[in-house]
Amino acid sequence: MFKVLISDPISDLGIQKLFDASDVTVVKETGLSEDELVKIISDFDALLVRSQTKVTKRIMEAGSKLKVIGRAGVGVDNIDLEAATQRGIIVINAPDGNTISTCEHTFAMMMAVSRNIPQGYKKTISGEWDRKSFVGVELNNKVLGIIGMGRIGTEVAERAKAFNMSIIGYDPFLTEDRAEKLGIEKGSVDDIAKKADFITVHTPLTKETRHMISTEQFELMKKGVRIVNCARGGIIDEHALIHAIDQEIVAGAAFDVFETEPPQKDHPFLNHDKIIVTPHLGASTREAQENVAIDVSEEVLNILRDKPFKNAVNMPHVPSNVLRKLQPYFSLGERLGSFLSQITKDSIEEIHINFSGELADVDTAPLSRSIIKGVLAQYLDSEVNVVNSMHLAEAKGVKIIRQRSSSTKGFTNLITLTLKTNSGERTIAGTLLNGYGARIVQIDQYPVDISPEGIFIYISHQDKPGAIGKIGTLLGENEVNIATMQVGRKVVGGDAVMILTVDKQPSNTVKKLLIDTDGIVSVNEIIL
Ligand SMILES: NC(=O)c1ccc[n+]([C@@H]2O[C@H](COP(=O)([O-])OP(=O)(O)OC[C@H]3O[C@@H](n4cnc5c(N)ncnc54)[C@H](O)[C@@H]3O)[C@@H](O)[C@H]2O)c1
Ligand SMILES: O=C(O)[C@H](O)COP(=O)(O)O
Repeated sequence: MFKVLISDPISDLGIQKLFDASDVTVVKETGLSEDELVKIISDFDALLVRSQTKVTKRIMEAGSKLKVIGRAGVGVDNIDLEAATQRGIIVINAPDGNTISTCEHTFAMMMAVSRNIPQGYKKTISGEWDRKSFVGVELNNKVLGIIGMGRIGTEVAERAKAFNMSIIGYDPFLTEDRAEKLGIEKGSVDDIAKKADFITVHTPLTKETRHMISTEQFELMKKGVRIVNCARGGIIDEHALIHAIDQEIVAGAAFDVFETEPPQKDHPFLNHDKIIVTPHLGASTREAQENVAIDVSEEVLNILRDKPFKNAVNMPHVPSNVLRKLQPYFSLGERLGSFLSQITKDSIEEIHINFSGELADVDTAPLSRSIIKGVLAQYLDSEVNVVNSMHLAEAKGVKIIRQRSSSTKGFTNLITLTLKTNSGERTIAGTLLNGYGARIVQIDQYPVDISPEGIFIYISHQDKPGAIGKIGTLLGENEVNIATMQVGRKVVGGDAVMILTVDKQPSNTVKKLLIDTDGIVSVNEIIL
């Protein structure tokens, strides 16, 4: 008999399958502290949560029988995924069930902020009949900027068209082709900042998206813009938003999520007359809660019964003989993917992986997943892992081509990764050198020899006398110490690249100085 613990409020109707299962006992205990969970978790084979229960390493260590953690919702930021993976606990989520609810909440917030509904309600019930203070704006004929064109962002775009809004979307995976099919314009964050009357964000919170809307972006915005965040607190810089309202750039904001939840009583958004708030209600509809609970219950039953399942956000499963051969390559593969994705600026349309040498006769599917995880991680962060990376790439319309070849360019093994975009392609190759470990040996057409670890500055420049000196001096003057430097060029005086390993991240000011240096074409920072 399997025991399942439900530690957050999850729809009873949705989990009926679990109650009905003859091989399962369900225990519902919500609002438990970490200590309380640690005490009881050893009895359970499965744990079902929403976002309130923080599933820590300590809880997992105490859960000696724990086989699966089910998240009835999308975000798994409340679950220590690394600890789960290390302990072989499968973590699954229910990514589709609350899309519509959150999209509709976004609209509710957008309309409420455009028509001052909460403010008007508050005053009316206080006995005042004030028809002057709450003049709003229409959505009709306005420009809506959507940052994050995944499940929710796409549904928001569909509905915005019915309001006669024109839409600019930004997502690293949004191709011209898809934008055209959706009837929207593809733009950058800056384009959105400059043109939009309403801006809504629908990305996960990652190191890339944290504060992606901050002072710099607010300064580009049209006066009177309205901002909506029903995704994750922290994507929009809360302090910068208050400042932008004070400067009369932002006319109103609607937030369902906060950098810290629940927000402190003195949080500047609470009781601000231009900001309306809800307590993380995006997914809180009867339908969404039933959907996510059904999805997660079915998956938990499959896992407990050793049946196939989908939506795992962790847990690589590789036969041990294959694992032994591939183990040394996983980290190299992921780092190659991450490096190349960080220097590839356009939407990725195709991922091409070639294995050669001693890798040509092994089942490299698990290794491909690691490489693709590396490629996607900067966009999807903890949502992508070696179990779901291939599926996520394909779901985003990215074509994956895997090949084997005998040509090793003199190495005993070689992984060559190419990312194709609508504007061209970028290539990286890496190998494991006996006695020296992992090495990047090629970037685009340039042969290099780089250990894939640390902070890099990748500079494309014109091959001119003094170029290297100028960069060295600039970094030195700004206390960025260069640990290693590689240079490559096609022809004398032509295009050239410089790859520096540095001891600390260059500040934005230093990066700007580099970009403004004569002869520099582009500057990318890469962190591995
Ligand atoms: N308020 C709520 O109750 C609630 C409910 C459901 C989901 N959410 C949150 O909403 C967010 C979106 O959910 P979803 O189901 O649409 O996820 P999704 O994975 O389908 O979409 C997220 C999109 O963001 C894109 N993205 C990642 N990094 C980006 C970047 N730097 N710039 C622009 N786009 C980037 C991804 O490519 C992806 O297409 C998640 O954070 C989720 O946790 C909140
Ligand atoms: O990531 C999610 O699915 C949403 O933020 C909903 O979270 P909740 O289940 O705690 O409402």
